[in-house]
Amino acid sequence: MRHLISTKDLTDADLRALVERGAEFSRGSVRSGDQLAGLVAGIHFLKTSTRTRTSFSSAALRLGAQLVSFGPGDLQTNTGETLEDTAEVLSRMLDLLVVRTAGDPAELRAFARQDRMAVVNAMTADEHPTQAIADLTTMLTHFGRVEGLRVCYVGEGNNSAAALALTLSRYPDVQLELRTPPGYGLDPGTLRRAQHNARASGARVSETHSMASPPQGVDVIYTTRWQTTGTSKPDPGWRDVFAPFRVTTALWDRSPDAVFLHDLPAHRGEDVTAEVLDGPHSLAFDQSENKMYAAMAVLEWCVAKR
Ligand SMILES: NC(=O)NCCC[C@H](N)C(=O)O
Repeated sequence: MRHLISTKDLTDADLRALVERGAEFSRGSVRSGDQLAGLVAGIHFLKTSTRTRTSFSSAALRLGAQLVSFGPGDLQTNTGETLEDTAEVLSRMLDLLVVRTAGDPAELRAFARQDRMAVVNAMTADEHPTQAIADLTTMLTHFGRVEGLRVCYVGEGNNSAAALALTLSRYPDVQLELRTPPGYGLDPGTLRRAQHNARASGARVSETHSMASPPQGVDVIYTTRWQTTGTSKPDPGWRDVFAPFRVTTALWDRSPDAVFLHDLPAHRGEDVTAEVLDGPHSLAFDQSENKMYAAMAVLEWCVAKR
């Protein structure tokens, strides 16, 4: 049994194995069936979710597990029971727990203090590890490799951006260029860590706060919605700050072969134009389907005998 709380906890071999397994499920080259037969998975979400909650629920069911689902008002944590006590009790009854908390990564670590039930981070404020596994699965299935890809991430340096930077930076010759609005960049510690990873792997990670000279010759253009879960923007002029970071077809002039990725939900006309999201370059909905294949890979990995 092992937890997946942060991509930082994964070895390079673990990360590659999860992405490759996700791609195997995505291609249909491995059958889902009884990999989790006899196990019971819990799904506990304190925040809204369409893709992550459904992908893990469907993945667990497709692999033969039974499912118990808890909404934000269900557990006694609402009446003051500690997260540790809650996790200890659940661990006597469940084999896995997929959790989206209020955002603080310490809450996930509290759930993971017991060692009977595998805990999966379904998004915290700082990182969205299973999103990155789905993103890399999408790149691997489309390009046949992750190594050497040139990726431009445009938008707020949020949890999805952090997980993407922390994982892509571990693949040789990847070039990751982050274009984040001024004041809404990647957490500096996360950027330093991604650049540290990149030095070891031979990747390159850079961040700039301008779209003045658009990216050129990239393989992937990735964006995210402007309103990240659980955050607010104190600056009343924030929309003007974000406007140049909207993904439009103009970006394809300099990268005609690039594919478009989005962690979704999208807001057409805000973070991305309808022309791009619904156009021929877009893999955004394949990417959302890959969340289910990545979830299958993650659930299998969490309970694998070692
Ligand atoms: N794919 C997802 O999990 N989408 C929901 C969250 C998107 C974004 N990273 C957010 O924090 O709002």
